[in-house]
Amino acid sequence: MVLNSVSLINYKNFESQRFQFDPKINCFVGKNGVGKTNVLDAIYHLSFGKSYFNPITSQNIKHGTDFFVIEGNYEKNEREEKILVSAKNGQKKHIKRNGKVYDKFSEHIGFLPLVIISPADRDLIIEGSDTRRKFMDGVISQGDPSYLHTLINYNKVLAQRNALLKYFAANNTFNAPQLDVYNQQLHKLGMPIFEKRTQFIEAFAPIFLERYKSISNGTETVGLNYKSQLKETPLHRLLEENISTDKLKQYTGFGIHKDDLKFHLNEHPVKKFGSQGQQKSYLIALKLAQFDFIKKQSNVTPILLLDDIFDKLDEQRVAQLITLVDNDHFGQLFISDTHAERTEKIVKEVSQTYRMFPIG
Ligand SMILES: Nc1ncnc2c1ncn2[C@@H]1O[C@H](COP(=O)(O)OP(=O)(O)OP(=O)(O)O)[C@@H](O)[C@H]1O
Repeated sequence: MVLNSVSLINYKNFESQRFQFDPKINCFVGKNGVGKTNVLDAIYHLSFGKSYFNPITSQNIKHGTDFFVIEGNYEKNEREEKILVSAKNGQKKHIKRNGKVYDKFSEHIGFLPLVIISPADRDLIIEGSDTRRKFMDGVISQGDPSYLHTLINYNKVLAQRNALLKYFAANNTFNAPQLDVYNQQLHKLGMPIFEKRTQFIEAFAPIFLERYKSISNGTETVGLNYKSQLKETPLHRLLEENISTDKLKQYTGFGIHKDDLKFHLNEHPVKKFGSQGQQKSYLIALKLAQFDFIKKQSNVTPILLLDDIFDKLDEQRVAQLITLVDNDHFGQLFISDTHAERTEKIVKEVSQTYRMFPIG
């Protein structure tokens, strides 16, 4: 799969801009704040229908205007694919593939596989479990559309159950059979998600460990575990057994929405005991493993975005990473960096074509 060109209208700081890409390596270079990451984010938008950095659509529209359009022209399986993402203040965002609007965004997810490595990834280590669940869900759903569908339905039922608990509390009433309808539905939707997450981690963890070993040069052992309340007890039982706590908290305290991933380094949490360097290596290994996993699942080589690449790695490590793209395993690469010379020096070493895009 190759992204041949992107056109932006009123996207973040770009009024009107067109980029014609190299099929292999593309580097956006320029001073801080000129919009290098915004170009990568536009490419992200074309795959996921949303920004990686700012989920509020209206804030992705250029200040002082009231709409944006991102157009991407791809070649996939020897076919041209035109993807258009557009948003207007006060209206629903649209994604079109070859002129046809998708009914649901979820139908587009996985069509243009993509992995981004960015300084913002550190949220995976420092933020709450929600970020890690999203990561896991993002990897699984790029190769399994039914997973995303089940997850969306689970979240709808969960919201309904929580609303019912609030209604009971507000009206000082309780109706067990009514709640049980939701318990059964959550069980039916939640158990397959739990099973898919379990299978995912079994397949993903060894790939991750391999990647960590190859980039860290370290002797530490790393671990990645899936934590779920459902490991011990099926969901319907958890829901029944904890009705009184749920009633009190007016919130569903058990289910796959409480799952987490545990990141370890020498059997201690990476967040507390990993050095800056080890944390960065951990994150890069996670993302490269994501790349490997999606490629294997979907049979399509994902696009790889490396945002502010020197944030995570020193020059030697970056060179090592870029040589990976020399390998046929990798496809098209988009890099952003503040120093044109150091980036060009590194990509020149690789026997692949490249294009530099000075921004600003
Ligand atoms: N909705 C918007 N309208 C206009 N400008 C915006 C909007 N959203 C973001 N920007 C501008 O985009 C710029 C940031 O762009 P970006 O993050 O891509 O910079 P960068 O070149 O990657 O910088 P750095 O090297 O610091 O990471 C800022 O100047 C910001 O004001």
